[in-house]
Amino acid sequence: MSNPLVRPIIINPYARLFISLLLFIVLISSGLSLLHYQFVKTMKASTSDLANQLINKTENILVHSENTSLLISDLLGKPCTKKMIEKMQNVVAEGLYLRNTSVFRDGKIYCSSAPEVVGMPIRTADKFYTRHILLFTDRFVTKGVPLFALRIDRNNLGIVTIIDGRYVQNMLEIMNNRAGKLVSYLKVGDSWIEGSGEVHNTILPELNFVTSLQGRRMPVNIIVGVKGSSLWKQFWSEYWFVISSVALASLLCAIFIYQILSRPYKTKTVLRKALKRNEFMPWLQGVVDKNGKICGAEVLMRWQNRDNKIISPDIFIPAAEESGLIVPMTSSLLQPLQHFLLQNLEALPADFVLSINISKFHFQDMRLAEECRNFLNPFPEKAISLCLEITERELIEQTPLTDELLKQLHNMGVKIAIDDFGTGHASFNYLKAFKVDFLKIDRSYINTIGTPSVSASLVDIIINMAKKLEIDVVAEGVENKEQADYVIKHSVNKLQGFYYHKPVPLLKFGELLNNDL
Ligand SMILES: Nc1nc2c(ncn2[C@@H]2O[C@H](COP(=O)(O)O[C@H]3[C@@H](O)[C@H](n4cnc5c(=O)[nH]c(N)nc54)O[C@@H]3COP(=O)(O)O)[C@@H](O)[C@H]2O)c(=O)[nH]1
Repeated sequence: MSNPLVRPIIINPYARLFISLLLFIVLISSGLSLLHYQFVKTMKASTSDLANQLINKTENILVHSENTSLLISDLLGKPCTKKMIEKMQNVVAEGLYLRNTSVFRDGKIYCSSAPEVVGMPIRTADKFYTRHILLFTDRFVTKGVPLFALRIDRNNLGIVTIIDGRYVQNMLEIMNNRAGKLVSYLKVGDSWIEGSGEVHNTILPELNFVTSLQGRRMPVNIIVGVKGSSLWKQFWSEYWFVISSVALASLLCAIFIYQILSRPYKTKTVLRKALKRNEFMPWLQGVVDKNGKICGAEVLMRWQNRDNKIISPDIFIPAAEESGLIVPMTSSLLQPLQHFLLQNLEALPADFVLSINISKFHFQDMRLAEECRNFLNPFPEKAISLCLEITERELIEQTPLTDELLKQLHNMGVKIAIDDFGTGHASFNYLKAFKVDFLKIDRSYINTIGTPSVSASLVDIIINMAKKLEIDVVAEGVENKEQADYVIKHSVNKLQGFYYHKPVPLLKFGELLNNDL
């Protein structure tokens, strides 16, 4: 049988595994959620930061270009002279990003810094986003290069300026590279470009953590985000070390908790829990007179644990004494005993003595007198006697407290027995000081009766000594007729042992009492 004092905190290994696994899942998921929250926050901040920079820089390029092209607004409607062409070329040279600038009338260019475009029709205003700006791909001079066209209308006249989109394209590319994981697009109407410079007219690719900013000075849009497919890759590449650490820490925690749950409770905790659950119960072993009739009983504690197993006191009494819990454990027996005896009062023989084992720690506590008083209180006078057994192996030190305790106990008629007599070192003085009423001869001596052992003669010596001291003798551990006859012949009037009765639960002892009537 496994030691009942060694009890893991959680007995079932599957329950331990389940709890540890649950803990692992809770820890890792909360750790990852926190990291993910941090990741999302950082990404949102990054996209917003990049979008702000891009929209500012893009608008600067476009506004600067527009302002430059407005320098020729005074030429509008004037005939296209050499001087005018030179002025337009100067403006283009000064404007950092300009490819060319032209003036048009009734939808046709009539003068330009690039004379080869004179006479060409320009796209109608509704083809321009907000009738003002257009993003398109150059198909003539620098094929594939993105261009912006800025259109300024003055009745049937106007200026159209072509801006080289490579500045914006390069900026998008540089910024994307700098931010690493982010992609950004510049959108004008339905057209958009990215770092590669290709102008698209399709729907924008799906992005995460999108920041979309509308220009305040120009009708353009900057969209920055993270491509959906690379989201988890991104998360891993940014946080792989922290993720691994969180996973490892969660695993270690779960293993640690599994080990904690597998660890046994401290003995004291096991006993305290058992006491709380009222698992300690009194059993009674009958003490008989020389005719074999029950004249008393010894209370012997039993532990009926959660598995309904009856555990012998030999296993738990030493631990109970060591932990000091023996005192409340003994006290817990008194109430059920009192209840039982009151219920069986009629069946109790006259001068019934109930003996209970008291540890030496209990004898250092004045509450013992109070407990005995409360125990005896409801019984009619002389219905029962209470006897406290103290073992000879653990002699009680005589102090003013024990003197006072004994005085109070004697005053209320409580008797004192020295248990296991012969195994310790009780002196005559000790027996006198404690006003001992009974000596219980240890069963190891009774066992020697009928054998040639020297211990057998010790039985006679103890009996004679007790007679001289006028102390009653109880023979313990009587197991056969020979032993019983021997002690009875030597005037021992109280006998206890398996020959007569074994310790039994209260209910069973009640039956014994009634049979004995
Ligand atoms: N402080 C407390 N100690 C207690 C209490 N209850 C019991 N104990 C002590 O535990 C030891 C073992 O007790 P237990 O297993 O109950 O054994 C008792 C009897 O069953 C046994 N006995 C009685 N007759 C015979 C017999 O004929 N043969 C045989 N082999 N054994 C027999 O002896 C034990 C009673 O011993 P004792 O108390 O010395 O009279 C034991 O030391 C108990 O004292 C408790 O509540 N508090």
